[in-house]
Amino acid sequence: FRFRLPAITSSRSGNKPSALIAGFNIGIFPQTSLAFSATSGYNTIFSTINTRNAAAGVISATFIRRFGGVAMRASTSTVDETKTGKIPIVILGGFLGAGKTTALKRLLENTEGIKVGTIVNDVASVNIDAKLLSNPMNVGGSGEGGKSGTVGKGSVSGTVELQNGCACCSLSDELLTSVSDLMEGRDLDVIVVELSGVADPAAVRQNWDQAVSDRHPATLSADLNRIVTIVDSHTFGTDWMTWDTAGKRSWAEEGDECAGSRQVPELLAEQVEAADVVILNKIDLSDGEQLDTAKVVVRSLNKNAEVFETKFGELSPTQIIGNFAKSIEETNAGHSHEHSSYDEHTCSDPGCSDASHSHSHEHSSSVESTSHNHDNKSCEDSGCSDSSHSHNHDHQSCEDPGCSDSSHSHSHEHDEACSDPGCSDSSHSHSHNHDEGCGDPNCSDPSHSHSHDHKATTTANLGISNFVYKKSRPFDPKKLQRLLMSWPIPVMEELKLADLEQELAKQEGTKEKSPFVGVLRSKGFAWVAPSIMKGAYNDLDRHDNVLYWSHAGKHFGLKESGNWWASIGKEAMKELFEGNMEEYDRIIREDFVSGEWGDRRQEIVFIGANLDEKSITESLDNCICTDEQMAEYKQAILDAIAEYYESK
Ligand SMILES: Nc1nc2c(ncn2[C@@H]2O[C@H](COP(=O)(O)OP(=O)(O)OP(=O)(O)O)[C@@H](O)[C@H]2O)c(=O)[nH]1
Repeated sequence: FRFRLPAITSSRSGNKPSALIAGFNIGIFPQTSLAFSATSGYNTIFSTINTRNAAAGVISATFIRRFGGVAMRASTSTVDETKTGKIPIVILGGFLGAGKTTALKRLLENTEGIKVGTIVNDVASVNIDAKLLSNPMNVGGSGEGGKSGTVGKGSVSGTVELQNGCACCSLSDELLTSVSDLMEGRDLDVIVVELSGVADPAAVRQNWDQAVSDRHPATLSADLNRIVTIVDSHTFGTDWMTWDTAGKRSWAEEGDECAGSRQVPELLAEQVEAADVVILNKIDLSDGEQLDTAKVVVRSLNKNAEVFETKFGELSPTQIIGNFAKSIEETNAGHSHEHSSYDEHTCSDPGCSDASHSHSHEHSSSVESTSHNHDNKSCEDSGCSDSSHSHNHDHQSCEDPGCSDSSHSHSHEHDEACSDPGCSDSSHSHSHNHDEGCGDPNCSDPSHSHSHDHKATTTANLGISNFVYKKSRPFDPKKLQRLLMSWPIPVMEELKLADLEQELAKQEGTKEKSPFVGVLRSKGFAWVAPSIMKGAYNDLDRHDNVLYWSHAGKHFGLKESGNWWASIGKEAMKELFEGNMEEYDRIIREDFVSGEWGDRRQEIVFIGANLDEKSITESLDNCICTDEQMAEYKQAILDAIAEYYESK
């Protein structure tokens, strides 16, 4: 690490009087309908949706841009994920070349008769992936067995090619139409949408949720159930440290600003953060350190996702599409419990006595399941002696003195380390002091290994953690800029946790030590005060703008991302949230942090190694506006309101 100028990208629009007026309502200016009509002339509007896998689980809303300004409405965050009888849709995302098509091809070759409809999106004008997948010599081709006749009897049951290369951000209308087309006259078990490598799966989910609340016909018979992100574990560390934008790597068409402007580390982070399942692929190419780094960072970005390790996408269908596909249930109709016949070893009923299938539980390549099974996958049959799966107990260490199962620890030498898996207190160590990896099924601490294949690496000492910085006052732009300019940017070409650990140790106690040195990722919503309060060149429109703070690797971005809800006021919000008042209530309860300024706030998650929460918080607090600055800010708003009315 060296101190270098960070790559700060920021963007802001010019002064927009309509937006300016729309913002003057919270405790300062009593108006309701004015805000609404004024805002409808403004071209950036937003809605909210829960980010289910936000690293810290606390970022409550994501603001998404919508253009047009008139059809302003709130999206639902209450999509019922438990619906049955609908065709499940699985989104398959991941960076360029991570192995999406390879994994999809394997799925299409399934021997279980699972009928997979595929939708393929590529950014290039020639959709290579679609050609690969629909080539009968590659996979089964359309229909039973395909032309080659040697591959899976289920195989591809229809491929729809998305034409719009720039659909990388949202895939909205085209995806919906494609889903409808694909279902037309076909009896599918599952639809898999392979995104382009530069797509953000969370945006696809948000658009789908919007379509659900609009009751789009496609959403009445299909359900977006699962986001699977494939990560190239071999290149993850170098991609995390690259300066590249995605456009530099992809075949993005000229003028495809969407793909071109995405920063690779940020895209990687977003793809992992959005996932229900992360597949660490290409483990044949990764050395132990690369795989460990990818694992630790993935886990720190997304503590809820299932994580599998594999090569060439060698996974069972259930690992990719889940257990919900119709044919899987049908295949197992003879059993009273749900499991895939594809997987030789997936019966999870400890009491099942059906000799026709194996009872070794599904966990071949799962990072979690080899060591600490989530989702009730661990065997709970106390009499079971099958050593191929974990018998982890419920859970700290196993207390059965006779137990010889090495998949869980029997001697946690914790010394003073805290053994509470749910504990988020970063002031003390949570690292499990053992070489065999943590055997706690509930443990979400990525600072130690959960795999038993190899000795724990130095990562055990890194103490990856996260915390949320919250404040209900704006940053002073000049002070914030100074802080960002002093933010140390790693000069390493590849993220290696051992190097990071060394650097942290080296800096410990020195004057140069920056509290930000171990930060791997930070993201959230920022409120920055106007810097010019008076005159023709004022930037008072900042009063309304949400700034999305996103840092990953060497990149830092602070970008306008819609407006604060407070800029339109609660009455207008209620209209937008009609039919979804639960979400309205949540926003008011959680995000409206001050009576005077509404939801304007700082809410930024920091994720990293050996985070010094106190020092980071102090550094950020030093950038917050003082009482005098707040008085000036408030007066400037009041003056602008008065001026507006005088001009009427
Ligand atoms: N060594 C190795 N190569 C792999 C593995 N998985 C995929 N590949 C190769 O990596 C290259 C890219 O794989 P794809 O499946 O096309 O990757 P993709 O994510 O679909 O790529 P884009 O569609 O371009 O984003 C191909 O040459 C694959 O054969 C793996 O686990 N190990």
